[in-house]
Amino acid sequence: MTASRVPPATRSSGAPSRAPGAAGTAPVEVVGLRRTHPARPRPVVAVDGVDLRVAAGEVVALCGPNGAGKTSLLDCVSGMRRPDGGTVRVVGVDPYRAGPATRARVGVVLPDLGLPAAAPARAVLAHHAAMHARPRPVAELAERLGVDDLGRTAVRRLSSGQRQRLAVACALVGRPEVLVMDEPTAALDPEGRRAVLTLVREAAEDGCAVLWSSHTLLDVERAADRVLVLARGRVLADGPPDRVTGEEVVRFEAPPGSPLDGLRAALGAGTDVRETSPGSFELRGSRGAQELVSIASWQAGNGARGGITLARPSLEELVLRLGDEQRHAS
Ligand SMILES: Nc1ncnc2c1ncn2[C@@H]1O[C@H](COP(=O)(O)OP(=O)(O)OP(=O)(O)O)[C@@H](O)[C@H]1O
Repeated sequence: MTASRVPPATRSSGAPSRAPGAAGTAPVEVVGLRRTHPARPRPVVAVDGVDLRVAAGEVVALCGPNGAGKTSLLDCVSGMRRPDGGTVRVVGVDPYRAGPATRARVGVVLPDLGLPAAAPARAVLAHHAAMHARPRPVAELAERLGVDDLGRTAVRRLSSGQRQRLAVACALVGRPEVLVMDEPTAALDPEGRRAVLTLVREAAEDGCAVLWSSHTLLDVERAADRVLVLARGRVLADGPPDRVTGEEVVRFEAPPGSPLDGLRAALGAGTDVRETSPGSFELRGSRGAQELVSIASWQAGNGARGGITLARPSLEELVLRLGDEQRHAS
């Protein structure tokens, strides 16, 4: 994966440093979380036993196909919904029962954004700032998110991307210890996405624990320290963006239908080699030089001239595959 990361973070002025990954209880601790929607004809298990921990200073992205359970999970972590099972602790407190003092320590961006439609944008941001003891300078944040010249415009007159920028500004203005965001960049142009991701990385540098969902996998590869891939309410993969997709794949060409017995014998028992489409072959798992030589001589023996490529599946390929499996399982 070659995506470049967003620029290195700069520490916000005046904020006390919270050491990334400090030992002890993490700002976000989720154990065995279960959330069922009482839908008809039968209830839907949207989150099915998820364990999750986000350390101070860590940016964790949630990915997965539509209906995987990301929003249901984030609703529980943000305190909007009560889980049916398991425990959620955010800054050590059950977020569903948290009082205003705890809620002020958590920045939240949810899909409906919850912004007052008639209020001017600047007033909304100033109101959020006034709820915090040590807010970030409103003008600087508004300028960085490109909402500074929209100050007198009512929220309902903002475009969806402008509203999303404003919602992110409101979530960040109180220097949160935890940031929970459901698809915060979905409506943003490339400049807006970059601004949000840079601010998110800065917040993490300052010790904020970030949990965020996205379908924009390029953003995830750029900004996340860790990715959780969900499907059917379960975590199916968890790791750094460039490792989470699992094993390396060797792809090579040969005439369609070339017999694989000889190659399987050369590669050893249990080797997962197959023809994925006519003339295209795939071998899963990390390979040593000797195995690549075996493939090359098998190709030569079958009159093939194509090369051999080594690749790790992309995050996009993984999410596509899981979406496919999720549809077939339902
Ligand atoms: N209010 C609800 N009532 C009934 N079922 C629901 C409700 N909300 C979500 N679900 C179901 O729960 C499952 C998980 O939905 P959820 O919105 O959490 O997924 P998601 O990963 O956020 O999807 P998307 O990527 O489309 O936003 C889906 O099967 C969905 O149909």
